[in-house]
Amino acid sequence: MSSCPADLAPLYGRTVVVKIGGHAMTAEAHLRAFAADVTALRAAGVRPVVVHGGGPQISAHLQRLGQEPAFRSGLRVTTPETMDVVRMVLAGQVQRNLVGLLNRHAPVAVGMTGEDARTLTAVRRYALDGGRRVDIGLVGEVTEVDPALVGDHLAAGRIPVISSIAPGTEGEIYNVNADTAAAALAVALGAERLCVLTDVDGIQQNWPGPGPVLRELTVSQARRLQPDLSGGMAPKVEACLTAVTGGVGSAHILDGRREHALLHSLSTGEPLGTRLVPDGVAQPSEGSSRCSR
Ligand SMILES: Nc1ncnc2c1ncn2[C@@H]1O[C@H](COP(=O)(O)OP(=O)(O)O)[C@@H](O)[C@H]1O
Ligand SMILES: CC(=O)N[C@@H](CCC(=O)OP(=O)(O)O)C(=O)O
Repeated sequence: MSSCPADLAPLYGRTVVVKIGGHAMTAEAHLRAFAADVTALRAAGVRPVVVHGGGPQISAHLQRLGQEPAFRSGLRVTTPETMDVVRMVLAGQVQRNLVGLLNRHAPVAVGMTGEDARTLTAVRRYALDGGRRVDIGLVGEVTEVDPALVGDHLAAGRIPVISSIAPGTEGEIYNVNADTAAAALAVALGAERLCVLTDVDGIQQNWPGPGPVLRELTVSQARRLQPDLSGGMAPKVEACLTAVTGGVGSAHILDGRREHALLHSLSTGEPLGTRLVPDGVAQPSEGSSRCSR
């Protein structure tokens, strides 16, 4: 377990959805530190729900099979054959690895996908290219969330670890962007926070040039920023907006490779990454606890 003395009292009994992206999972050491942080949250009485990505891991597997990964507007072009790989890598390799690491601390992590108890339902999502709708195959957009199974796990003290795969209404299975899935779950669960762990310390101004990280954004400011966003940051900001406008207290984009970033952002410690808050809501000034080893 982590030795971080984070003050998590304000989040006692509250649900926190933590999305960990594939780029924050490329080193085993980062994953182990992440598992320790999530376990520390639970030990402090917070109810963590983990949603994971695995884009780079899927791409690596496709390449091993001799297939070149393809993306449109940041979404993977997903043929039925690609979907088999997506499901195998996300719900197999990545989810199993996370569950195993979490269970080393306390045997309470349970893996699932949006298919289980039909937690997520999706419809086909199209990419937009110059205002044109482009068919990208079995890519889904979440239309419904049934939070009952996740709620049962939380009530039993378990840590759900969820892969971003969702069934349609006709038996088809969709590949859902993990940021999008995390936001939909955070809203449906009435979560207090959404934390999106990636490989950058938040939204950088003037990207890809050098620029400061934007530490706090209101919903209106984030919306004004959206047209200038590119790459992986676009779905993250969209997800944070969905969460905060859907009732989640705040959403954070953090560097998941930084030790204790998750605990720092949730405790009353120094602000990290970018925090997105509702318009007109004065954020309580945060205290001074520090995490250190
Ligand atoms: N304004 C920005 N600030 C920081 N990173 C940005 C920005 N715009 C795009 N990015 C890119 O977004 C990436 C994170 O998204 P992504 O690669 O999808 O990560 P993940 O696997 O965690 O979902 C960063 O590594 C960076 O290359
Ligand atoms: C439709 C779509 O693009 N799905 C993503 C799902 C995984 C994901 O979102 O992983 P990260 O969080 O690591 O980016 C993909 O196939 O890569």
